Amino acid sequence: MPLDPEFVTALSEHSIELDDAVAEKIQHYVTVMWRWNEDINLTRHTTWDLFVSRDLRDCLQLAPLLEAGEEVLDLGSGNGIPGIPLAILRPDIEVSLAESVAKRAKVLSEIVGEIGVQVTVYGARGEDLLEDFRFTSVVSRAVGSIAKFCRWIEERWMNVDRLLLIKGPKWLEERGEARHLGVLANLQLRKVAAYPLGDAEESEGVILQIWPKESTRYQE
Ligand SMILES: C[S@@+](CC[C@H](N)C(=O)[O-])C[C@H]1O[C@@H](n2cnc3c(N)ncnc32)[C@H](O)[C@@H]1O
Repeated sequence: MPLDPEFVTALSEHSIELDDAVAEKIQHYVTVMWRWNEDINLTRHTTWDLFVSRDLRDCLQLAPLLEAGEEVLDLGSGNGIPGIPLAILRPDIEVSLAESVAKRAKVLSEIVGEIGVQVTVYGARGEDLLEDFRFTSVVSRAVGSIAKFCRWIEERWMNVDRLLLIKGPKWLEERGEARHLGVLANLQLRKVAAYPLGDAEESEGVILQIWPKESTRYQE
């Protein structure tokens, strides 16, 4: 499928370079996802510029943080961000999606089936899945506050090495709340990526890594 000129323009305006084969797969995902979006609410980012500047940018920041061979769960995948682009950008990792709304989970299965990416979709709450399945990284965007995630994972760290949360500028408030509630007491939190969101307020997007204090895995 040739690349849509508007997608190519958006990539170039946001200084993003992708292999043609990767760009084609991403375009396939987005066009299929937008088609479903006409029937079921999945995204408000319905232009190439919004997709590239908001969604793809986050996925491109997340992708290099993962190690080859990781088993990754995208908790609260919704429209497939970040899990589906991640699976396209990093075919050397195993990606699963958890989506608690059954209708959306079914659509996610249809999307990954149609575009032919190797991704497992669970129609379930992510924190419930973590009782039975193990993942090296749980990644997520726009699902819950830092405190909410800490509580969801509190009793399940034996099945997760780390959380990687994509956050906007409110992350500092969220960290304050999580500290206040004491849910970070046994955890380490590090900002592992920071990047301009390109908006008028010149705000910053970040990726936060959270993992148990007792684990030496991510020490510098
Ligand atoms: C605002 S959307 C975000 C979608 C996508 N991650 C993004 O960044 O565009 C949040 C999605 O997470 C789902 N969700 C919320 N809590 C969840 C949980 N505990 N486990 C799985 N899915 C959850 C919701 O049903 C919804 O589809």
